[in-house]
Amino acid sequence: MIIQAKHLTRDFKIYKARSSFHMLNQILRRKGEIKRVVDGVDLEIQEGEFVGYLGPNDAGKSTTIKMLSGVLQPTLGEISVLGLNPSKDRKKYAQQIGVLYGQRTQLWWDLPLRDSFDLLKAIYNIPQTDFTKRLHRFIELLDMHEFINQPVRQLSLGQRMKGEMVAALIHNPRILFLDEPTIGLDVLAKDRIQEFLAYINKEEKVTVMLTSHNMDDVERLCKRIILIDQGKVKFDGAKDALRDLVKQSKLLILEVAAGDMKLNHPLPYAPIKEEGNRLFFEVADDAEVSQIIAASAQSYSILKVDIEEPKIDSVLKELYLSKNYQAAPRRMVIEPINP
Ligand SMILES: Nc1ncnc2c1ncn2[C@@H]1O[C@H](COP(=O)(O)OP(=O)(O)OP(=O)(O)O)[C@@H](O)[C@H]1O
Repeated sequence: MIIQAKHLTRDFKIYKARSSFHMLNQILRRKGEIKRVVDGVDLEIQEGEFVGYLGPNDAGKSTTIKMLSGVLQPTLGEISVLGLNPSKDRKKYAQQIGVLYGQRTQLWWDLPLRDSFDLLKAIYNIPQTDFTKRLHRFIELLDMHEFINQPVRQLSLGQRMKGEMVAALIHNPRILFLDEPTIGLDVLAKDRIQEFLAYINKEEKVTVMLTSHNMDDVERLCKRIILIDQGKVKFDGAKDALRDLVKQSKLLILEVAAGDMKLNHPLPYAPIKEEGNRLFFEVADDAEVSQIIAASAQSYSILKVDIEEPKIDSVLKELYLSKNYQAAPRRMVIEPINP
């Protein structure tokens, strides 16, 4: 087990006064209310996993990541990451983890991007040959040649995020914590960064824990989802098991021989649409899939069968709105990422 947290809990004092004068008064008199933002979270993450830590706004995701990365101390509970206590063994811990907060920078604003990496080399004490090899590989993978010598303040958001990614990984950490790494990026930059993350997880075996509202990231990268709401874990399991929590239809797509479409055979099941020689059906379960395929095969030569699962964002939308997590398993057997 590479990451373990038991009953992880964090309280904040919040001040709810209507005017700044009253707020100051509350602060001086220490009269804020206690809000439990993370409430008894248990986590067990194995080496090599790529875990999506998801939940609506205000669920407590960033606060959890901050506790796991050693920035915040828990109010209650225990954390062991790589056998270390993040808030106690800070120096040793920092060598082993990488952190990326999409809304903050860890680069030196006025220096050329390359200089930030040189500074990190000195901070982490990275041997020159490892550093050079690693930096070259990252520059290639993220296509950073054009802007590596530009001051960070002049970089576009997409360029800077690539720089942040390298800064988080240059010291070869075993774990990477990501908080909204693709926020505000265009489709190309997002794609490049997702590809890069898949690479470092698969090839370098870096364990990744990601929070993101960008469901593209989740669909593409995460096999396991941990879902929290109001500070509590509501689901922990495979992404496909999360889809099963809501009764949303799948889409069955049958591609049939082009000539057959012209015959316009009556079907016992009505497709929801037809596109060229493709027929689209909404299906509730596997039994219905078999029935429709069998019935269609009577009239058409079926060339190809595709099934589209419900999209994770529509699954999450339904769960966040209904708050109906009762059927959700808390923990499941997790498949290894790279069997
Ligand atoms: N330093 C702090 N002091 C007081 N309250 C805080 C502090 N940090 C976070 N909070 C509160 O904790 C709650 C959870 O915040 P957190 O950033 O963990 O949520 P989140 O799930 O990451 O949300 P989002 O998806 O909107 O980023 C919020 O109500 C926030 O105001």
